[in-house]
Amino acid sequence: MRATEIAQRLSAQVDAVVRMLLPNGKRQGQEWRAGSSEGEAGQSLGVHLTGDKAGVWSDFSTGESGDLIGLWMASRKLSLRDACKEAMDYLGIREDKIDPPQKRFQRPTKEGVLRLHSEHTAWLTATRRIASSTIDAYKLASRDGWLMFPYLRDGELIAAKYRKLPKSFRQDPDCEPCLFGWQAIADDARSVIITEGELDAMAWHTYGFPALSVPMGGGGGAKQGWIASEFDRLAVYDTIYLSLDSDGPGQQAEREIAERLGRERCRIVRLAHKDANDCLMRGIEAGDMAAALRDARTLDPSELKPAADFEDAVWSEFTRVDDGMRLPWQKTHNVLLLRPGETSIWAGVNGHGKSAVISQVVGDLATHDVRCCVASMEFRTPVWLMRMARQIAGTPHPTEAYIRAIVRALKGQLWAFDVAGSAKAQRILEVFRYARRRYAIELFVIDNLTKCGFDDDDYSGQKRFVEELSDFARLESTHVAIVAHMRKGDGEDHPAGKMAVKGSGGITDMVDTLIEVWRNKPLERALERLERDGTPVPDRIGTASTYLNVLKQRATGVEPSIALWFDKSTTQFLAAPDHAPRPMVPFSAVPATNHVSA
Ligand SMILES: Nc1ncnc2c1ncn2[C@@H]1O[C@H](COP(=O)(O)OP(=O)(O)OP(=O)(O)O)[C@@H](O)[C@H]1O
Repeated sequence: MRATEIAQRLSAQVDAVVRMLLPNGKRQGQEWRAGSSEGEAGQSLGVHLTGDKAGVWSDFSTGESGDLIGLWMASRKLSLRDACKEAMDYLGIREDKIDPPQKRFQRPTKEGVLRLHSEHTAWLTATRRIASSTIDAYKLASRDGWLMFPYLRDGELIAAKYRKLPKSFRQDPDCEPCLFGWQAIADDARSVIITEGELDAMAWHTYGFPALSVPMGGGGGAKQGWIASEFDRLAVYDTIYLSLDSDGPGQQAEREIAERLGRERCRIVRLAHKDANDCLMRGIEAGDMAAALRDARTLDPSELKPAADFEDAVWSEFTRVDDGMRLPWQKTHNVLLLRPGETSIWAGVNGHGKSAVISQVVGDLATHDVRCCVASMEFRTPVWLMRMARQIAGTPHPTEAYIRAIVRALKGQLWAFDVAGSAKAQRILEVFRYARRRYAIELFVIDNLTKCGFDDDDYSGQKRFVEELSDFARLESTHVAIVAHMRKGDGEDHPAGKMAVKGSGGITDMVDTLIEVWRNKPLERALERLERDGTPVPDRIGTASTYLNVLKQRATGVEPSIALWFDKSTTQFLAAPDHAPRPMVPFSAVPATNHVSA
């Protein structure tokens, strides 16, 4: 949460806060008076207790002033981040969080790191016009003839990039993607500038405005993977100035960073030249750079766009290839897609395999680099993960080593909303929003709708929730798949159809795709009879054991019935009666001695 928001919340209980922070102060009229931010008795420091200015303070003897978070920092001698943490605990504010996957990163060694070589200093100061004090602040060094940019956080060396003059680059492998320049940012800063390169960050610093740099330049997607690591650290800043290059990749990065860190606090900086170092080398004055910060604007709301911006998009609509996530079975690829921005319902009667089908879909996508997040209130997390791992293994008796390798392979691909039983709908949405922004999740699954804190007959609540999920999918350009129950109607021997989805009819109107999962019970009974009568059961039989009946697909209108064959030993659904289950994660993920045969 931003520091200013926390300060505003504190000001609603300013009396209690000042009594705690400045215990020896005294109320005088509309102010709390103390001797200093240390809290002793006296007169020089005053905090407004009422009105619009409640919480605003100033100390006449030192010239310091600010809001209640500033006072918290000053009186407790804390950094902005730590003061915000303490104040949030005090206010009982809990942030929406899912722990980041515990990836193991390498750290650079410090071996061979030397003071900056004179050749490097000369290049930085004479060619790039970077101030010596800036070079010191960012702690640049030399190593084996390379100029070293240390990525430091709280004094620790997290990563490093190197430049051989004039223009060769390398970096230490497998380090955490993080921002460059924390060493130059003051503990009490309330805003930061983010640039597209280390030298641009240092150019801003030379102008008098300390700045950070992204680690991998412009562009979207994996290039901005640092956001996951730095999300919490950046949460407290009121304003984040984005000073990226004015080219295509720079603007793509701007959009992605602003969307994920919060469009409302990100301001886009436009400079006279391509980037800050370019400005410095071409003699742009500090006053002009300050004006560029002053004039920086938030991105227009995503809803507001000039129609002319759509020129390319309109043409590409004419030639568009339908795009979306594909299901595990090739025969579905041209007829059914899970599209970003859309919502699907997977409905069926109890026990007809809804959870099993969606689990295979997620398992397949997650092992093909699609980031998924599952809220399964049907089972505890280890249980649904175990069921999914069995499908991924595609073998009846996977070894422990193989199952462990599968779960490890899901790192960075699959997240669990870890609540069994019932979860509150609003909490699910909050966590989904967070997960979308932080981890760029592409597929969210809710299994199932009735376990989202509604009474059985609260159809309007369920409808509202589905509407909110559809809005979320559309605005965040992600897909939400919802598992829902169906009424049996007159038995379960026939598919129940669109009208049988439990809840208000509005639910199916709202979603883009509706799929009924129907298990062929009559066939199962026929097979049981054959077995009982001693008649040999044919190995492979032509009638499918499960059908995915697409009852609605808004994007194309195509509504196929997809036949699947359930393999009991692996719980995989197969596309044809003569198909064999197959592993989704290769056995090569496991050391050779642990391989099992399929
Ligand atoms: N065609 C099939 N033939 C035999 N067993 C199946 C078939 N489809 C699913 N199953 C099995 O039936 C059981 C129930 O499946 P699942 O839990 O996925 O159903 P569901 O529709 O989600 O049920 P519920 O509505 O109770 O949550 C599982 O053990 C699953 O492996």
